[in-house]
Amino acid sequence: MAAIRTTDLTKRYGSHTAVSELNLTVNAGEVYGFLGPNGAGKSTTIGMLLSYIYPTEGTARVFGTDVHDEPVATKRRVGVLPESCQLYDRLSGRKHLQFAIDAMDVDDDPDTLIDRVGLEPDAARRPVGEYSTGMKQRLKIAVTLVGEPELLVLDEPSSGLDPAGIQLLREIVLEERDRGAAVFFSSHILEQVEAVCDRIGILVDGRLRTSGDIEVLKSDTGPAVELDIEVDTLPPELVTALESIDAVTACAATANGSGSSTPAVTVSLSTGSAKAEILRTVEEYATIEDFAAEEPSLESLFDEQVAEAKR
Ligand SMILES: Nc1ncnc2c1ncn2[C@@H]1O[C@H](COP(=O)(O)OP(=O)(O)OP(=O)(O)O)[C@@H](O)[C@H]1O
Repeated sequence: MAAIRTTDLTKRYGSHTAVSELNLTVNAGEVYGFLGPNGAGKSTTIGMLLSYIYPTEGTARVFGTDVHDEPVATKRRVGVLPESCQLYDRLSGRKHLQFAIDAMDVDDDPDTLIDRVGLEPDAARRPVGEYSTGMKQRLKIAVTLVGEPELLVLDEPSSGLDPAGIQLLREIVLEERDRGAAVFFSSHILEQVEAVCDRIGILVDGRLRTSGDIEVLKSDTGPAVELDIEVDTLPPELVTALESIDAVTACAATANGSGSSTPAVTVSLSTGSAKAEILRTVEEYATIEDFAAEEPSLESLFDEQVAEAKR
């Protein structure tokens, strides 16, 4: 059974459609990256998944149950890290955790959770009012993990974390996935999404523009590799030889490469494994002065989807 399944989920505010006919599925044991530019409708979607925003049309199901029919029962199965969440300055981190453990009526050990998110035991006993932004975020992550939720909904989870904290978050997300939890990971930071997510969806102006396996989506955006090779000379036979290689999908020669006075040849490949063969072939006809290889990135996929939506 899917951890999350939305069907034609729609939210309108007056004449403005914040989320439009959203159909997405997130399975147990996977990390789903939910991406979109500012104002795309990510928070509104999360609000509908967590039942604090009522959809105008469509349904949001968590583990098969409509979240608006049984909000309390579904919330028990979900750990939520909201973008903004209230902590109490006078309460220690440890007390926050104990409070969450008691509220959920589970027997988690607060010290294990404190250790897991890298908070010092002494710091965990100090009032949260004395915490840095990163320490607060670590505490919020610990609270999210209470009760081993079957679904984690993480909204900008790396907010305020330093590089070590980001690395730790990545490890925790992957551990949770390996434990069998589904993770819904909403973020603007594409590098972090790419590091942990199995599948992604890109939302623009309330519409899901694309959804699927990251590698498959990236390969759909263009050639597997584009090689830009600067050479000392550019005989026509070089281009003919390159075009005869199976993996070459396009080949263009320019007298002056990348703005310099050096001739260059740009070769698009259907597979990265042909790179060495291309370089060897070029060397039969010319001396390579410099070269660069460009592979499709999540950033180029994201930019393309946003640009297409705005056309
Ligand atoms: N309560 C509301 N009333 C009217 N419009 C709203 C309301 N909440 C959100 N919107 C609008 O709906 C759209 C989607 O907003 P939402 O906050 O879901 O986007 P987001 O993808 O989370 O953005 P960000 O990345 O900036 O947090 C925006 O145009 C926003 O102005």
